[in-house]
Amino acid sequence: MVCDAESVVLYAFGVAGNDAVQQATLSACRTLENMPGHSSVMFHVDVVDDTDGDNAQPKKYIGLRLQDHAHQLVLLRDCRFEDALVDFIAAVPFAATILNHFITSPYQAVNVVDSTGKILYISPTHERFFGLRKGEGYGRQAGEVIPNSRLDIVATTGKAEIAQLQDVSDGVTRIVNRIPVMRDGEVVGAIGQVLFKNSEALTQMQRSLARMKTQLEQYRRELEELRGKNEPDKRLIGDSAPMQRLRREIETVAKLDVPVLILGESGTGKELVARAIHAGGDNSIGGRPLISLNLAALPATLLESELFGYAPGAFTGGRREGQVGKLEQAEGGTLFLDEVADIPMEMQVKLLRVLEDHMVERIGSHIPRRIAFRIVAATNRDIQSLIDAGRFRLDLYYRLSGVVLRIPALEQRREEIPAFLSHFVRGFCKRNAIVAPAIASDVARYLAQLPWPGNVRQLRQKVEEALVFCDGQVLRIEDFTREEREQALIGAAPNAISKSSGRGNKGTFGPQEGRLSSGHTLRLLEYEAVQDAISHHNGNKKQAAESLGISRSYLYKVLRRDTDSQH
Ligand SMILES: Nc1ncnc2c1ncn2[C@@H]1O[C@H](COP(=O)(O)OP(=O)(O)OP(=O)(O)O)[C@@H](O)[C@H]1O
Repeated sequence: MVCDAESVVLYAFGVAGNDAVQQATLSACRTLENMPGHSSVMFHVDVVDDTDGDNAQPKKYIGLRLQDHAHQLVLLRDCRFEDALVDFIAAVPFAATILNHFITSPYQAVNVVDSTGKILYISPTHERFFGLRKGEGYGRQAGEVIPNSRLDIVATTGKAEIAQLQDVSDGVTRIVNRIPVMRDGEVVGAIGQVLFKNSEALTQMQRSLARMKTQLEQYRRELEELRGKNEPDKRLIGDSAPMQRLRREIETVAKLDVPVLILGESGTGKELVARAIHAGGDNSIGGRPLISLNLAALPATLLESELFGYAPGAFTGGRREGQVGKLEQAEGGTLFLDEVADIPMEMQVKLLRVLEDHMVERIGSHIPRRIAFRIVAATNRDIQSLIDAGRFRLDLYYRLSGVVLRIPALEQRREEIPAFLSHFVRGFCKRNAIVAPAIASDVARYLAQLPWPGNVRQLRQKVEEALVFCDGQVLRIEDFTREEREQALIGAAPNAISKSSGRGNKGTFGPQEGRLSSGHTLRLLEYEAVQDAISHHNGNKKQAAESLGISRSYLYKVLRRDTDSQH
């Protein structure tokens, strides 16, 4: 084939299509004529433009040549900023074959969506798998074409999801990667890769990990229950006006058959509220179960078997005798769904359905059973914004939120801190069979002025830690500041550290006691500035970060750093 100007249509993107470019492209095409094989070829062109004078530098373009029997279409792109791709194409004569392999490999399917989740491309392997004609899926929403697709979510959040298990069709589970595509700091789309290889090993691993997580959760709860048995007061502590109102609400809803959604920051006591609702319900059914399931961090397929259970032989790698799901375990009692906002999108429909008709069918059994249970759910996430972002179904929210109970953050009920202090001191000492120390009169005031981003949980940890190091007679402010003082000592005199070493061994700090290292002081100042800004903006962290001229993620880092250092 003769390659002349008439047979080549040149499209140049971001390239001045002048003569020099045209000539260089044509000569590249002529060279390519001699290459056997593919009808489409990628190549790179270096063009020296004479009109740029003596100092003209060659400009690099990337070219894609597509041809049929009569025409050639050459797409050119200025690729100054795409050096890795140019280098790859320049160095590897069969670069196009490699790219082609990635797209057409029978072992993996590739899908590409734009930032709105609309399909731009589905590889032939995947088209065949779904019985689609070539190009049939293009321009449609990913979820319409690919069951359980989360590519639209990844294209919205910009968060990659690697090595996830996905139900690609009935009973077929595959390993998928979903990767956002960024350009100039913006998410412009997402790529999905589905591995058409045996995913059983990974499924089994995830399954046993999930079982271990569930067991761990169960032991944690049993431990808390055992602790609770020894605690003088098992009820919710706190008598501030918002807590009194919350108690009245709990009493009312406990007797009603309505789903309850508990909202509140982490550590505010949502699980305790769920227990109180359960305990305050109809007592005629003795020993009603309270079954809890944490919905965060479990992929949809595993969550489904946790919730619904499975019949014997339903999975390779599953228990031979099958498994009773949490829904059945909760029969006659309460199912507490913790972190409910984290439930994967594809499980939301299944949960919705079971909340509507209470019919439960174990995976692989096809025999539905009606199960009576009450549902209590909780989250510390901003569920409204998840609904707005299309990540939480509105119909499921309505199903879960017959009544919404809000637990205020500890900072909004600081007056309860003295009650919490003596409650946690009593509980800790009783559990550990030690005599409770007196509490110095200024301790409660000291604790009440500290920030508590981790809420009551953080306060409890702080009190219990201080008890470990107190002298056994009196609990003092110094028992709460041990770590800061040690850090100050490390900063001031590295060789002169004399660590306190537990109950009965206090007062080992030297003359530098109370001095802070400059790094530590700076961190404290930074932390205080962040706290001030947050309270100045009524808890709005976005506005607080803007007013300080820092990013929101840095603001969280400062807050976390403090929480971490307190733990
Ligand atoms: N009002 C309260 N009275 C007594 N203890 C409380 C109260 N609120 C919280 N706690 C204690 O604080 C800790 C955290 O409580 P809980 O686990 O209920 O918080 P949560 O809101 O469910 O947290 P997360 O959102 O992180 O799961 C527990 O040890 C609990 O006993």
